[in-house]
Amino acid sequence: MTKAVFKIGGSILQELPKSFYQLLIDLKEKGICDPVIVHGGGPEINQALKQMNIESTFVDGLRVTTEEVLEVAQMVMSGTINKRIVGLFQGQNGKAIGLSGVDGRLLQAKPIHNGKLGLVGEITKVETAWIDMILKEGGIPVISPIAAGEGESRLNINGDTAAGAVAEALGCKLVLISNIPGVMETINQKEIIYHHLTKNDVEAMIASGVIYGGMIPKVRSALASLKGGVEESVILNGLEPDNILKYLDGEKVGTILREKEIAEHV
Ligand SMILES: Nc1ncnc2c1ncn2[C@@H]1O[C@H](COP(=O)(O)OP(=O)(O)O)[C@@H](O)[C@H]1O
Ligand SMILES: CC(=O)N[C@@H](CCC(=O)OP(=O)(O)O)C(=O)O
Repeated sequence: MTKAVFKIGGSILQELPKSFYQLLIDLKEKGICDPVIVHGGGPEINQALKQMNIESTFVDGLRVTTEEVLEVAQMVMSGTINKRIVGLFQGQNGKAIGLSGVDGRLLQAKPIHNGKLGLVGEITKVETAWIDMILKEGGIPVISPIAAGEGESRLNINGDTAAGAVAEALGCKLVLISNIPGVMETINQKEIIYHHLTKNDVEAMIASGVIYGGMIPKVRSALASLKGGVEESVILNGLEPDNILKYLDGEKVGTILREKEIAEHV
C-alpha cells in the first residue's frame, strides 16, 4: 500500500476532532494509504517552559535549544503529546505505536548550522526499517521529533523538518496538517490562499516576509521531501478532516507545493 506521512502541527493538536483519527484509520483499512504520523508540539512546549520560567527564542521558526529546553521538549513531545495521540487512535480502535526519533535511532541527526542554535538537529538518516516493521504488523507509527545525535546525545528537530525527512526516506507524500487553510497573503485587505506554489514562489515569499515564523520550516521541508518520484506535498487545515479526502480526490484545498509548476496549474 502507498505510504503517506501526516504531520500534525502543535497549533492544531488539541482541537483535532475524533473524526480526524477515524479518517486516518479508515484510509488504512480501505487500502487507500498507509499513514505514518509525525507530530509537533511547539505551543505546549512554550507553555511548559513558561511554567518553569525558562526562556526560549526562535530563529527562522526554529527554537534555540539549550540542555534545559531539550529536556522539556522531550518531556512534552515524547511523553505527553505522543502518548495522547496514541490514545486518541486507540480510542477509535486504531493500532497506534508511539515512538520518538531516539528509539532504535529511528531519526539520526547532527547539529544544524554548526551548533549555532544549540541542540537543534538536521536529520542525517531515517531507519525506515522500524517504520516498515510497524506497518507490516498493521500498526500506525506515531513519531515524536526528538532525534538521536552522536553517542547518547539527543537533538530537538522541528516537526515539519522531521516529517519531511521521513517522507523523503519512505519516498512518499507529505501531508502537513496545521491551523491555517494554506499559505495565505493579505492583498488589498483581502486574504487569499495560494493553492499551488513552487520552490521559486516560496523563496520569494520568504524573502518578502509573506511567509514567516513556523511557516518557513513547513514550506521548506515540504519542498525538500520531493524526491524519488514524489511530485507534491500539501498543507491542509486539520479542523476540516474532509479536506484530506477532498485533496486525495484532486479537489482544490490547501496549498500544494511542487518543485516546478505544471502546465494545468499555471
Ligand atoms: N503566509 C502565511 N500563510 C499562513 N500562515 C503563515 C504564513 N506565514 C506565517 N504563517 C504562520 O505559520 C503558522 C503555522 O506554523 P506553526 O505555528 O509552526 O504551525 P504548526 O504548529 O501547525 O506546525 C500559522 O499559524 C501562521 O501564524
Ligand atoms: C527545533 C524546533 O524548533 N523544534 C520544535 C519542535 C516542535 C515543533 O516543531 O512543533 P510544531 O510542529 O507545533 O511547530 C520546538 O521546539 O518547538
